[in-house]
Amino acid sequence: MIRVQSISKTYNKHLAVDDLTLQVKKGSIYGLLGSNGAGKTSLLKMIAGINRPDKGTIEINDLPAYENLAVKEKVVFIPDVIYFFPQATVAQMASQYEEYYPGWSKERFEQLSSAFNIELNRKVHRLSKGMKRQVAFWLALSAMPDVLILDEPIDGLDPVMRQKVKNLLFQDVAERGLTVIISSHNLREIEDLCDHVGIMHNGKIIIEKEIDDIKSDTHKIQLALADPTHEDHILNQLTILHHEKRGSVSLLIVRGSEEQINKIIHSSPVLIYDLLPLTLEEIFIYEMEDVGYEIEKILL
Ligand SMILES: Nc1ncnc2c1ncn2[C@@H]1O[C@H](COP(=O)(O)OP(=O)(O)OP(=O)(O)O)[C@@H](O)[C@H]1O
Repeated sequence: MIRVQSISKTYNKHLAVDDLTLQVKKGSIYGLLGSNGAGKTSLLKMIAGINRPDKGTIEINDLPAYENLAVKEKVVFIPDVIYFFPQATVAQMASQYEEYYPGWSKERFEQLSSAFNIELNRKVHRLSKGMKRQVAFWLALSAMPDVLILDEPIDGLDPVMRQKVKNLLFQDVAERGLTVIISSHNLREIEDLCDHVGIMHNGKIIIEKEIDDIKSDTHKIQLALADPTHEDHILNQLTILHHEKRGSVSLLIVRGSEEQINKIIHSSPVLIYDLLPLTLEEIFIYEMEDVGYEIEKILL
């Protein structure tokens, strides 16, 4: 369990993280999105115990995160710019990890070699950017951490490797209760990976959602009533995030359960009524509009 309580961080009078509170449950995957400079890396470095917040508290498994060896042994952070020891081979980096992480599993490391397929005697600094990321995942997963903190980790991987890494993460989450917090610029990329998503802007989380909830709670509707004069009465009963008119058909984004919405709509005869699924991106666009932000200015 990651528990972040009212933390702030200022660099040279610039407020990078602003009174932010966040919880990530054990065995879940939290996706952190936001524009350049939103404060994602600053937040992740504090959760990883590398930087100390100016105020507020961060606990991992009920222990304070900052410079705490008992926590660090259980947490792996893959930063956006990955550091490996100069001249070290993959095997030598693995030995370093083995020394540092008590949970290191040689068996897991060997088993994952078929997934990553990089020779152990290759010098890591000579590998391509994507291959370095693969090595970082290989080492991280073999360290068997309780918490994995990933700063834009997937972006440099090719599509096949992305899928492999996602599957490996799912496996560890399901089998060992691994907790993952992952930052990205790409809503679509993390849509199928995370069970919670938060969008950061100017040091704050401006909107946070549990994916299963939002998918069952927000719907796209196409509607044309047999008697258009009933429309206002019907629409007034719905919680509408967005409304567009295309000829006689209304396109609506509506919040509420499918059952509730069906009941309201069917109180008047319909000519056209379709309830369509929304992508996570669409949901955020309308939800952020609702709280006064334009997602295009922040994410797309
Ligand atoms: N060590 C530092 N010294 C001074 N300012 C910093 C430092 N680290 C971060 N900042 C500032 O804090 C703000 C947040 O930066 P941060 O790297 O956390 O954003 P980010 O959301 O990760 O951005 P990106 O998506 O571009 O990686 C920025 O204005 C940045 O310039």
